[in-house]
Amino acid sequence: MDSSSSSPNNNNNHHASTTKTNGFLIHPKLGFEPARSRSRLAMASPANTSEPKIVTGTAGYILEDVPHFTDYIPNLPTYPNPLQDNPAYSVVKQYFVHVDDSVPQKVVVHKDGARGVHFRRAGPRQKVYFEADEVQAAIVTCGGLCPGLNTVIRELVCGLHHMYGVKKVLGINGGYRGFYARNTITLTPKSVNDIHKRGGTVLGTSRGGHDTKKIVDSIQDRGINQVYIIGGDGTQKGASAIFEEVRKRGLKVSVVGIPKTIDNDIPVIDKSFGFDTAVEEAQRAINAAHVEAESVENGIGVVKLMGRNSGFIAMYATLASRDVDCCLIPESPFYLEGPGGLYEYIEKRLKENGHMVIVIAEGAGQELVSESVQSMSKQDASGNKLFQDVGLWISQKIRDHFAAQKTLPITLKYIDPTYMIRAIPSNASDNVYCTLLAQSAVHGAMAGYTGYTSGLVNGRQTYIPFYRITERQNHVVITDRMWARLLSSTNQPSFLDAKGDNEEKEEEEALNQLPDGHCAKDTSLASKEINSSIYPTAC
Ligand SMILES: Nc1ncnc2c1ncn2[C@@H]1O[C@H](COP(=O)(O)OP(=O)(O)OP(=O)(O)O)[C@@H](O)[C@H]1O
Ligand SMILES: O=P(O)(O)OC[C@H]1O[C@](O)(CO)[C@@H](O)[C@@H]1O
Ligand SMILES: [Mg+2]
Repeated sequence: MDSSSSSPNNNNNHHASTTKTNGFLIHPKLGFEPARSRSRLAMASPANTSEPKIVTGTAGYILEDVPHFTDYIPNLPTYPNPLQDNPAYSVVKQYFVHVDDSVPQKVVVHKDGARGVHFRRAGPRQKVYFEADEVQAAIVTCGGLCPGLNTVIRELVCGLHHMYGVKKVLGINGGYRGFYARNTITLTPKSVNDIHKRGGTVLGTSRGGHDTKKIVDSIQDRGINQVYIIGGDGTQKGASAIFEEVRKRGLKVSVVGIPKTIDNDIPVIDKSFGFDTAVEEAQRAINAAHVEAESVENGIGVVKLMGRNSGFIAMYATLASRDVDCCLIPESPFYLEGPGGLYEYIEKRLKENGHMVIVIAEGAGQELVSESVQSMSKQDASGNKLFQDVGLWISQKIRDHFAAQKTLPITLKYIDPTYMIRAIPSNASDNVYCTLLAQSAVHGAMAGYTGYTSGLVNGRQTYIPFYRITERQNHVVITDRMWARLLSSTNQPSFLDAKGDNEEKEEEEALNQLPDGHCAKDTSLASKEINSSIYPTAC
């Protein structure tokens, strides 16, 4: 046993340069400690509350760091990372992540611009805070399904087992409420061996049922000391609440989030796992709609895709397909009647081309639907607003409009593949992505980090503090170049000049523009937009 260090940053292989370390300053406004003095401060004040850990450096460098056990538990022993004796890894040069490694949120910079926000780089550390026998890990999946859930579960189990010799891994059955209301499932490399070939989650999932105290009681009762929580924006809020309670109770329990959302609405990260698979699967529905539409006179194919508040699947599926004539998303309000409206555009496309395909995200045009259909304003068990079926609604409106007009008889086919695109297994690239996410999550927990979401930022695995993940949702920015690319690919109207409120919207967007053209509301999207290797449709 090596108990020589209680600092997460102690790394005998890679000494941080003194100048650089000294370059760290206490944040002038917030007064957070530099990373190196973290354990000392924690010992002096073990009950300090969980506040953002922000480290500043020269040239406008900011590290938004993640919590560590040593922030609130003094004198913890550390152990050499078993990976150093693992034949597979010991040949890798500089396998352990350098203590000062961080990943910039913004990769496009100006000569004199500030270096900006960074996140801690994920990966194995030389010292770990758990012995293999001591670990009792738990994995839970919450919220809607998403391709790749089983791959993440598999790789967490295998990563813990093969890299760190951890044998005790529990699956929590049926989402958050499973902690206190359901049985657990023992997970071994053997039992999870084939699960990545199946859609869904072998653990089951649910909405609602988050009771922080009961969950943390159950964590304590079961002796769980690493919790891996896979889920979307709601789930990450729940994970953050669990972390705060764990910290309040002074428990040595790593609380780790793994972002999952088919809607791609989680901010900061490049994209969520399963998103590429979903976009690919959506092509099948779009192709079918196109074949149906072009086979008849004035054929219209309507495809509804998922996307509650964010239209990413619809946007990328449209850009990938090139058969789509109109893409409607929640972020871009549209209207039906009059000049520049949808009916006028449909008529024009049918006269030019004889057929057309419309892709609509489930959250698009909800204000129009509620105007004509009595709104139910119901919520699901997690408090998410339940939407009317906009695909059915718009199909009927288009049919009614052209039937009343009598001049252009149309044939419309409506395809709703929404659940089909999220219930399938992940494709090859998502499988690799899930593997890296899971392994990064495990390395962080073993190294004593906690209260973080493991995520890809500009192509690098990072640890992101929960508050950055939960503070807002990621949306398509319609004043961004990606939406312009879509408009130029479909030739659809922008719907921007009809109602007075669009001018207001444009003004608001302009106010949110940072000097370098990134949107203050959505800097992650700006970084996505420039990271064209991740988004194959960028051109
Ligand atoms: N603010 C919150 N605080 C604590 N728990 C929450 C919060 N919001 C949601 N949860 C819990 O997180 C779980 C999942 O939330 P939700 O159903 O919104 O799905 P999600 O994680 O956002 O995934 P997706 O939207 O991709 O399906 C639920 O069990 C819910 O009770
Ligand atoms: O029917 P469920 O399971 O609530 O899921 C539907 C919702 O899940 C999501 O796919 C997010 O996971 C949304 O796009 C959609 O509104
Ligand atoms: Mg959600």
